[in-house]
Amino acid sequence: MLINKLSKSLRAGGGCGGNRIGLGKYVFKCPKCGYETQPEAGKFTCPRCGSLMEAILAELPKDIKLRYRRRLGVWSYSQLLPEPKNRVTLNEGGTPLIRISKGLFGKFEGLNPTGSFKDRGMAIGVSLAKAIGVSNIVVASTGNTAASASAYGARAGLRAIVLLPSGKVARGKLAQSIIHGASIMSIDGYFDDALTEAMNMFKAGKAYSLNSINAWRLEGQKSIAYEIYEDIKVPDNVIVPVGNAGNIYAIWKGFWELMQIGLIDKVPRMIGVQAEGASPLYETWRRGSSELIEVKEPKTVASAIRIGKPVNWLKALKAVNNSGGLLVTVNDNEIMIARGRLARRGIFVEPASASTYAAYIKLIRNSVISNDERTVLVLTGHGLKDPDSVK
Ligand SMILES: Cc1ncc(COP(=O)(O)O)c(C=O)c1O
Ligand SMILES: N[C@@H](CCOP(=O)(O)O)C(=O)O
Repeated sequence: MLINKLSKSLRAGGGCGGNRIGLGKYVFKCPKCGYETQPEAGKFTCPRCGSLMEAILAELPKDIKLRYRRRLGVWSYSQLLPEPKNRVTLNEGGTPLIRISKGLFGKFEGLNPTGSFKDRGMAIGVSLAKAIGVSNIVVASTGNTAASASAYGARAGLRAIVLLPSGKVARGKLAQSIIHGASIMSIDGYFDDALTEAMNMFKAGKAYSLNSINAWRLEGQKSIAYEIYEDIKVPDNVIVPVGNAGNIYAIWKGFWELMQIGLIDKVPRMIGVQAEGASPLYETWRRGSSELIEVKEPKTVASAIRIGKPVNWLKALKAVNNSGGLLVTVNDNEIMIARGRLARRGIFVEPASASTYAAYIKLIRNSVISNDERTVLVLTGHGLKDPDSVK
């Protein structure tokens, strides 16, 4: 049998006292209906309207000094994170902010331990999984979340179950899940179908979900904003590729917290990029729809953002709207040209990450942003993960 040990806490619906596992400084707030409640480690939806809850720090420390330390990884920012007793880390984070051209910087997340930004959140999520005593973790994935869950699961002695859309995962990413010893299930269909299956396992109490429905994982990802702040304070624009839509929200939340603390006086414009063939959030934003406009069969060369039903769509729209930001689409040809241009400046990223540079080129051309402004591209994943996309 695939799953041999069910967690009692998950069977009980994830009800684990927040304080006991280091969540005491948080409240859960629904971004849709405003309902507030005590946070839990393993329950993420609003009991009133079913939306994904936001994890909000009830009180922000006033005298904080942000300083990344390699030895601590993402836990360098523990004052602003959950504080479980035992921390899992692979010394994630601390990625370089590389100057690309006048006013333009790339935050190279490909230099995380498994080659993508997912590691920042996985450190937090897997630590909490340990704290509540589960033995199985589960993710659906286009590849990077699986690679990260597999590595951090191995680090923590947990079994990682990864559900991958059949034939749609880049070779390097698949190799990572295999070598870290994950239980791999191949799902017919798209990432969105795999996520439905993974959520069924989570809801049945068979494994703890570490997809971005997990608010604690997103807490780790907000450290991207803290590190950008450490390097250059507040840029004018941050451009982020959008798939399941958690990361753009997490980065905005990081800056928003710094503003509440009083370290900065504005947040950057959050600019989300989607591929033309996989642009549910862009369409929802463009048409001002109050419901997500799903894409049934998403298509793009950028497999990491080939997602038709982003679960964090509401949170992502909040980030874009509250920052005066926008969404933009780029086509596959523009993505591959942009990737080549980055590579010829010495930076090798996977196609999804290159969509940010393609968007920058388009937005400069259309005078939406200027090179007198400071813009950060979040280069989410390393190019070595997807060697077959190099022709
Ligand atoms: C390399 C890469 N870039 C971007 C994304 C999109 O991030 P999000 O799903 O948080 O929108 C993903 C996967 O989610 C990814 O793996
Ligand atoms: N691109 C992602 C898709 C899953 O996103 P998640 O943030 O919900 O884990 C991946 O790498 O699998």
